[in-house]
Amino acid sequence: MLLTVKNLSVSFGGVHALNLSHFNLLDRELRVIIGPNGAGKSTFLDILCGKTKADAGEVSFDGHSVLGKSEVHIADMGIGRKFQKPSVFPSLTVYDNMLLAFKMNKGIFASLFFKPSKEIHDRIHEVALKVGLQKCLGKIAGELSHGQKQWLEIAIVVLQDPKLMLIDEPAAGMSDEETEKTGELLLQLARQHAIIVIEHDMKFVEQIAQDLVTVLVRGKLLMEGTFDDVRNDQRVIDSYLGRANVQLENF
Ligand SMILES: Nc1ncnc2c1ncn2[C@@H]1O[C@H](COP(=O)(O)OP(=O)(O)OP(=O)(O)O)[C@@H](O)[C@H]1O
Repeated sequence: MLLTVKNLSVSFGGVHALNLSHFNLLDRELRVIIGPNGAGKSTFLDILCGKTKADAGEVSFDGHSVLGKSEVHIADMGIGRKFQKPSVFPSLTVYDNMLLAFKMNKGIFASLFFKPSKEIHDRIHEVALKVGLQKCLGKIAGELSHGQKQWLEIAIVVLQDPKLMLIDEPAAGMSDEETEKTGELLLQLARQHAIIVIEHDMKFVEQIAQDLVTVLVRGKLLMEGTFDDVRNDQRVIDSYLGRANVQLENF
């Protein structure tokens, strides 16, 4: 097991945001987490990457405890996070954004003496090819389409070569074509990395849910199962799929 979570809880001002009895993830598993707004999905990823401190529980990643560690330490352990909000530098080229990500990974001190080597250049090209941005390396990031910006964000996480990637709503705001490409990209990345994806778009979930889907409701685990198990579960329909916020077009 790559990730094992037990009795993980966190409250904000007395309100339970997360009360997760258990969650297990295999190496190179692609897990989708769904659930209504406020279910605790982002909070869960925030705890896994060290952005939010848990009140109680256990999180073991690759045999090491995660809770109490800093974000930098957790990134070094092999957990990479892509947030929903874009965080690329719009005035830099795609290449320079990726180069900067490389420098940041190496730490501020090392980056002062950092010279791009052929190895780094090759790695940037390799990752750009993977995410479909090989022809855009010289382009200013601010001029990319919304989908391309998201792929650049994913590329920046891939550059860290994390064992586990945490990805928050990658398809939000994308065209149908971009969404489908993103799904293909995630399925391809799952051959080398474990991935946890939070998503509301059920058509996209259907495309990428080759393994288990986890349903959270009000901070708790409602159920885990295949896409079809989840789609046909009356509790999931009542608490989530029947609601207006779920993107069910063409579904
Ligand atoms: N920093 C915070 N301070 C106070 N309350 C918070 C904080 N972060 C999350 N919450 C609360 O915790 C609960 C879980 O929120 P969270 O954002 O994890 O849900 P979510 O499932 O990701 O929802 P969405 O689908 O809308 O993104 C909500 O009630 C939210 O208001």
